[in-house]
Amino acid sequence: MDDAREFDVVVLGAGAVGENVADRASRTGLDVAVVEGALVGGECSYWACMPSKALLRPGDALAAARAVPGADTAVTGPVDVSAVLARRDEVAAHWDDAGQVAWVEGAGLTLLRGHARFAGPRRLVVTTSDGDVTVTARRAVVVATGSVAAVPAALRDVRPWTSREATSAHVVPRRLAVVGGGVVATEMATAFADLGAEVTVLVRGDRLLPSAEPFAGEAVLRSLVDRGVRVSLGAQVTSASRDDDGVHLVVERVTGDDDGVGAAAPETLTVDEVLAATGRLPATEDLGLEALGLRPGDALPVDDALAVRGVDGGWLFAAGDVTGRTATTHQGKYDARVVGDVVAARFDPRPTTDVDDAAVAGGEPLSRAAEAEAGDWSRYRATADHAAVPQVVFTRPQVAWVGRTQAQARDAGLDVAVVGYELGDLAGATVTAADYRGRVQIVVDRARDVVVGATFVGPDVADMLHAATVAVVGEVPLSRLWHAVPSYPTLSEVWLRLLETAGR
Ligand SMILES: Cc1cc2nc3c(=O)[nH]c(=O)nc-3n(C[C@H](O)[C@H](O)[C@H](O)COP(=O)(O)OP(=O)(O)OC[C@H]3O[C@@H](n4cnc5c(N)ncnc54)[C@H](O)[C@@H]3O)c2cc1C
Ligand SMILES: NC(=O)c1ccc[n+]([C@@H]2O[C@H](COP(=O)([O-])OP(=O)(O)OC[C@H]3O[C@@H](n4cnc5c(N)ncnc54)[C@H](O)[C@@H]3O)[C@@H](O)[C@H]2O)c1
Repeated sequence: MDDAREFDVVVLGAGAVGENVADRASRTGLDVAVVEGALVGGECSYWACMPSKALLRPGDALAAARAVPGADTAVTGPVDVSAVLARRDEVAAHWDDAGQVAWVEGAGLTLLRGHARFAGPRRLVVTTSDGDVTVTARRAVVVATGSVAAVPAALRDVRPWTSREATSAHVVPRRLAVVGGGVVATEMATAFADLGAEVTVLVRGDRLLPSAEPFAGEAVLRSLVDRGVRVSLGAQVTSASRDDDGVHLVVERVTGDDDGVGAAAPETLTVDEVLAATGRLPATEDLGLEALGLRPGDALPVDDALAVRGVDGGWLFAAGDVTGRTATTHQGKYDARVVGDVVAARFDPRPTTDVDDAAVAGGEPLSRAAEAEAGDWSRYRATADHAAVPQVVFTRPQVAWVGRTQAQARDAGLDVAVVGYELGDLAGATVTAADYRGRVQIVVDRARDVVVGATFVGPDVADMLHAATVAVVGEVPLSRLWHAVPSYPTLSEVWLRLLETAGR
């Protein structure tokens, strides 16, 4: 390999976000390279979204069949563990990125395999298997290096599982402790309970899914407990050790009283594996940020064009988990589309820039002038990050929300009306399951008569979320939503009931 390479644009990290940035940035003819130190496709494809959902889906399918009289009798046992793990292996492409490499190359991008570190502005050293390569970006660098699991100090010496080991496990531990109460903790507790593990969830706070409306975490907690998972709230692991009997966790109670669900601490809990599901850290520790005057380990703060704040020259951008601004693949890819278009337009190499761009079929053309004047909700600004971020948690029940919670809307100074409806009261629920339980709640900004947040809890609600996202992004007044007629008998008829409850 040459030991010096030059490109117009260099994207660091070929996760879902980096791939999308690189593809879009190349649309005006810029020469784009993407640098990847591990597998092309990143966390989501091999150790996060895809394998975790593959682990969760079989239990979900069984529960759905068991909830329907007539189908329930056909379900005669638990999930087939080895078949579930084999299917997960397929979904994770057997941790082989050949398919995604082919996509990158087919998109006309240059893939550099190696670990990148900044050596100065627009200059990088990429450590490859053939030695170091100096890479210069003539126009821009976009950092999309993602995040890594945060592991609490108390667990560091006992070789805990992170989400990587959980999602790629080939053996189901008999006893699993899950530390954390967020998205990874609730999804993995659900999956490993389905796979037959004895699961204990140790939650430092006083509820599950603290970023969601409280009723969402309560429903997930109830369901986990009903299925034999032990959930201990206000429980903090203060130390841990590992020996031939397993991992011994010392757990102390940090808040509140015994909730009646978990035992009071302090106590020692012995398990075969412990999963640290305690959040993520931006992957900037070993990126040479010091060469730019930035602090290693920090997130890269960005503006709505995804330009990194505090770096001169307008050449450095970032997107995805590394920014601390988004923490999901879908929202990271949205930011990727935005920054890809910003870079393609701002550094457009064509002599005439304000012309229709055949590469962008059917859309408004990429244009330097339009980018320079771009405002909120243009293709060049990630406006939705502030108002309409969707999140689906694939627990049982599923939890899905978008926009502001009731508390966030009030904190933002809005005069809100909160409208809720029990999904079980719908005709659509009656045909879905014998005893369907779920709830939807919308948060309405009274001044503008628009939905600013919505939360869905129940079986099969994941795909219902997008209607709410459209309503929030479109700022559709309730008076107009009234004319959006949901089909009978579906779960989406909840929109009619919510509007009736709101006084229509
Ligand atoms: C268990 C789990 C389940 C999840 N499930 C979902 C889900 O269902 N839906 C959803 O939307 N989100 C989900 N997420 C979140 C989602 O995985 C992340 O938001 C997403 O992967 C972020 O994408 P990214 O491209 O920013 O980073 P990553 O996917 O982490 O990609 C970054 C890439 O950069 C590479 N890299 C890092 N540093 C360097 C360097 N110096 N040089 C070269 N390459 C480098 C890495 O090897 C990696 O391939 C889940 C997360 C976890 C942990
Ligand atoms: N379905 C999905 O879209 C999906 C699934 C999994 C993960 N993700 C994304 O991945 C990100 C990471 O998920 P996560 O669950 O790791 O983070 P999280 O922020 O959702 O939850 C972290 C949990 O760990 C607790 N915690 C933090 N430090 C702790 C400590 N030292 N001791 C004990 N508890 C501690 C927090 O109180 C919280 O309950 C999320 O932001 C999420 O968006 C998405």
